[in-house]
Amino acid sequence: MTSCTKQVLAKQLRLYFVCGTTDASDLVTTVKTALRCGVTCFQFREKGKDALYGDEKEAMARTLQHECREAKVPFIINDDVELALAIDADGIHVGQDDLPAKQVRERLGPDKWLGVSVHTMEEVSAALPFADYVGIGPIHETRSKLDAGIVRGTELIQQVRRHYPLLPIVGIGGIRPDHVPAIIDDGADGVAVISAIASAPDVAEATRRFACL
Ligand SMILES: C=C1C=NC(C(F)(F)F)=NC1=N
Ligand SMILES: [Mg+2]
Repeated sequence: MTSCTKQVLAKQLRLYFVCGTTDASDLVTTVKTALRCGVTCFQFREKGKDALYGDEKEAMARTLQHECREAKVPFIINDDVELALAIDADGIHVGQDDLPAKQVRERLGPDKWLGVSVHTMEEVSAALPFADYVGIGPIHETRSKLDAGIVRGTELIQQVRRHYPLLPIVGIGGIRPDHVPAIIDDGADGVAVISAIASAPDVAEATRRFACL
């Protein structure tokens, strides 16, 4: 990826909404509202015991993909490489316990986005040849991911930024609007948000509180 496309991608990561049916009571309405109010990237992350699967999951993915296309916002799928390929998603995000980034990149090809969750400098350097961006967290206590791991603040974001000045970085985990300036100052290009938007009584207002930063 050229440094120009890295910069374009980094800007697109500014307000990265990550959501699935178990995070929001009405996922389609929530995503449409968030897209209308300033989200710059969306990830369909369908996890948990009541998560959709099979044809229902694909149908939901296609619906959300349509809304993202209308809003000109990248549509990323979490974990599910086959689904991402089947519906020609804009990219995929994988964690350390998913298919290795090298294999995902081989399946995905060079033109799709690949994001990788990382927790150590070793995981960063392993992801580097294949990933377009890295997700680092949890920065704060999170309710959205039961196996999120230890709360780490922005220590790793700062370290990764020092070693890889151009690598697109998004911070995730328990992020509220008042956290954002420090996360960006410490080297992230953007923040990924789940419950601060998905669980908000007013999704439009909650999204705007992030989007204006
Ligand atoms: C576990 C995750 C960590 N980071 C990200 C992202 F913000 F997109 F980088 N998404 C995830 N699903
Ligand atoms: Mg995963």
